[in-house]
Amino acid sequence: MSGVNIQGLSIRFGHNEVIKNLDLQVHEGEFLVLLGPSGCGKSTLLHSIAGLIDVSGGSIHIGGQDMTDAEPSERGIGMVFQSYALYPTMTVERNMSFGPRVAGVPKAEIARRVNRAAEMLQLTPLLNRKPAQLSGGQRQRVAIGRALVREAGVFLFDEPLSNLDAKLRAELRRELKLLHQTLGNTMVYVTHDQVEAMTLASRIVVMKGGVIQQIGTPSDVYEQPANLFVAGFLGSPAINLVPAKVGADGVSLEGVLPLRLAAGRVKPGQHVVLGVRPEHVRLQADGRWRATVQLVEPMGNHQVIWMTLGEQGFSVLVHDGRRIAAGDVLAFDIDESLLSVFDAASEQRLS
Ligand SMILES: Nc1ncnc2c1ncn2[C@@H]1O[C@H](COP(=O)(O)OP(=O)(O)OP(=O)(O)O)[C@@H](O)[C@H]1O
Repeated sequence: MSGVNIQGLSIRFGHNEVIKNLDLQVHEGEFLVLLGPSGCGKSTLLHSIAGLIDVSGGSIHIGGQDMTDAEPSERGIGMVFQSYALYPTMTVERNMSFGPRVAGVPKAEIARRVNRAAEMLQLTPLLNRKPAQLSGGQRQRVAIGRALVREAGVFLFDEPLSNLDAKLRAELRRELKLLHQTLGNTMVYVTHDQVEAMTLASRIVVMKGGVIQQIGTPSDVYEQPANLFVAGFLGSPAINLVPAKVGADGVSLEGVLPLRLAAGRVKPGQHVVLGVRPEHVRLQADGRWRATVQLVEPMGNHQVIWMTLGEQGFSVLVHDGRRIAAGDVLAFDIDESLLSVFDAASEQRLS
């Protein structure tokens, strides 16, 4: 098994610098998820680890060895792509054993690896089928199996579930997590799906414009977002972002949510943005604020209440079945200790 150490990585396509002086340490055995919006450079970063694109600067070490300029086949990695690209004329067994056969691995060893991977991925009864005789989920399992039989130290996944329907996605997501628990290999996984990131990751790397915004456990990035971008990217419904100004005393806030912060957190006159997660808002009769309900979205086991607070939209997650309707005026309160406070100018979190 091995970790990956990336130092000062830069990748350019023409004049477009897609990865900018990036440092990243993937720990041995962790499930690291690269998360970010379309075009932020996640796949480019993953492909550079795989050796599928040349880097413009910096270094990539895998398992302690400098692999910056090594061929993909020399890097000790297995890769699973979004489109599974199986060989249509080969059986599942032949598809899975293709890589080791080409590499000249002895037959008995190939059989051992294929049977082990098939067992883990519930593919044993399907080994003699052709890809056309499989469902989308089964095909993606074969693609994962094909990577597993390489018995690589590091597995790289590029949005492997995004072609599947929602139910299959959730099912395969759990299988991948179990697989990681069983194998304990280093895994690097690209997605723009925050649910996949939150549920699978040991640590999440949030990226924007080729730059890492934050690295942390799922609860770190959700509860302590480093900046406004990370705060807004994670969470559904999204975090409420409410502007406010710090009063002359340095603790009281002026705006639609007047409240007091712990001393020393902000400066008099500073413009800030408050981040309030919808699940941290409490509806209670003696709440300090009032807002009018605009829309109610029932979600089965909870409801999302959309309110207007001054000019500002504001969402609240309610876990009980109380009846709420558009036009109701609700009183609510917020626990200040659960607030995130950002500087409005730099957009960075204020500790
Ligand atoms: N081979 C290439 N030649 C030129 N530009 C490229 C190439 N590959 C990627 N890019 C550009 O690099 C940027 C990052 O692309 P990348 O595919 O890494 O983003 P991503 O975060 O994985 O997005 P997505 O989720 O849409 O796949 C994009 O602006 C893209 O257009």
